[in-house]
Amino acid sequence: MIEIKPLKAAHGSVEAPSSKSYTNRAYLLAALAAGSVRLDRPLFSDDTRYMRQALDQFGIACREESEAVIVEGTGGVLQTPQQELHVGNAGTAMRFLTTFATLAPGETRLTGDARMQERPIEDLLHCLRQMGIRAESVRGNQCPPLTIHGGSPQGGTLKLAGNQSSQYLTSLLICAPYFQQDTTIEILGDLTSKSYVDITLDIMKTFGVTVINESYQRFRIAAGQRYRAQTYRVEGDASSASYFFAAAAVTGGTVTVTHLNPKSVQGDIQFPRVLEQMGCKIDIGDEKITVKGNPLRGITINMNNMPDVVQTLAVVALFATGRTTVTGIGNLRIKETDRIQALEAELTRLGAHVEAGDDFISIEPGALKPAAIETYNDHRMAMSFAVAGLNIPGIRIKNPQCVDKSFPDFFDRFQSFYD
Ligand SMILES: O=C(O)C1=C[C@@H](OP(=O)(O)O)[C@@H](O)[C@H](O)C1
Ligand SMILES: C=C(OP(=O)(O)O)C(=O)O
Repeated sequence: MIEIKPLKAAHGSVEAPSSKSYTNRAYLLAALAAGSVRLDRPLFSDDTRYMRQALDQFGIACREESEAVIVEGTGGVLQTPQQELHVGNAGTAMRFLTTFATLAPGETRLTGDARMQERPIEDLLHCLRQMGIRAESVRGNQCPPLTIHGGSPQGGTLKLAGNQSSQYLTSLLICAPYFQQDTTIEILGDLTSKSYVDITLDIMKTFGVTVINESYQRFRIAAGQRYRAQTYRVEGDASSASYFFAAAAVTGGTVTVTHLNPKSVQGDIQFPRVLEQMGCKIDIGDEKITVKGNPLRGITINMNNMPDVVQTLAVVALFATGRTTVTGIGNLRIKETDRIQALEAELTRLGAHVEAGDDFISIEPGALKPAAIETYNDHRMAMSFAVAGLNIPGIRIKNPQCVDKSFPDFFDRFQSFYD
């Protein structure tokens, strides 16, 4: 447990860590390329470590060189892992590797931690079965552990439910060029978290593969396209940057985050714009963004495209006048924890008046008081509520090490505000 000391105003410049989403995609594209791929500045964290360990089990060699990782791509020829793959609670690793495993000839078993064993994946398995792949939830409960029987996935027309997670679609898109025939993926219902599909299409394009996106309802991928071996630099993580912007917002300070691409397709790069709607001033630089705090007012916003910064915004809402309502966030209930429930519990513990439903949360600030915050092993609970501690004396964060999932040195960088 750590205690966060209040601060008059957060000022300074902080470097964002590299992007979790880009890093875990880059590893897979590199593995499928024919030849050496140099990834400059990949993220080093639990979720990306699980991905690298899995690649090793598929027979893909990786080696570190100062801030880079060299991946020896095998052109789509994979060994079948001898041991079960363990991915902790890394959603990207579990979902992306499930389709990747279809490219290996034998049976691959995938599992994760207790929470991962409660996170659904049936919609993706159902899609793989449409190509004749045997893909099963071992306990028949739609969740990992899984067994995937790989070997020459056919492609063709696949129908995929879009409402639970965009990671299923990304998983299929990444591997589709290596299927036997052209692939068309038809999305049933509304596709959630579309900005993450943009990340997938962006990196696939950089590696030389074209996807035709028909209004996020149908995606067409021609077979026979191949990822090009190259040097690829991973950009900064916009979700991780949100905590520092929020620190400026809630304390009235001025914070610059560097190692960020302001033109990024990451949905969370728009988070400073959300703070601007609440009253902050923002300044967009070359590879940096600055937020200057100002008196904050509550807003109503659909955050379907920015699911990973909902907790950051919910904490900022504690210090705004009026109510903040966030909609379009039903799938937060199947992430590291049920994030709507976790937010409701912890914001209420701090004295806010909270209303929550299937896919929304509404926060009305109250008389705020200190508390020990439960993080439910969710990195984003720890990082978001650390921001609350800048303004409310006596906030303690339980199990702060859970930040290792995406941002292992978060508390060191947060500490720089006190120097
Ligand atoms: O594709 C990705 O890299 C991610 C997609 C999002 O998940 P959903 O599509 O399940 O919302 C996001 O929450 C997650 O942290 C990373
Ligand atoms: C939802 C998240 O992770 P994942 O789904 O990749 O486990 C996250 O990092 O907030």
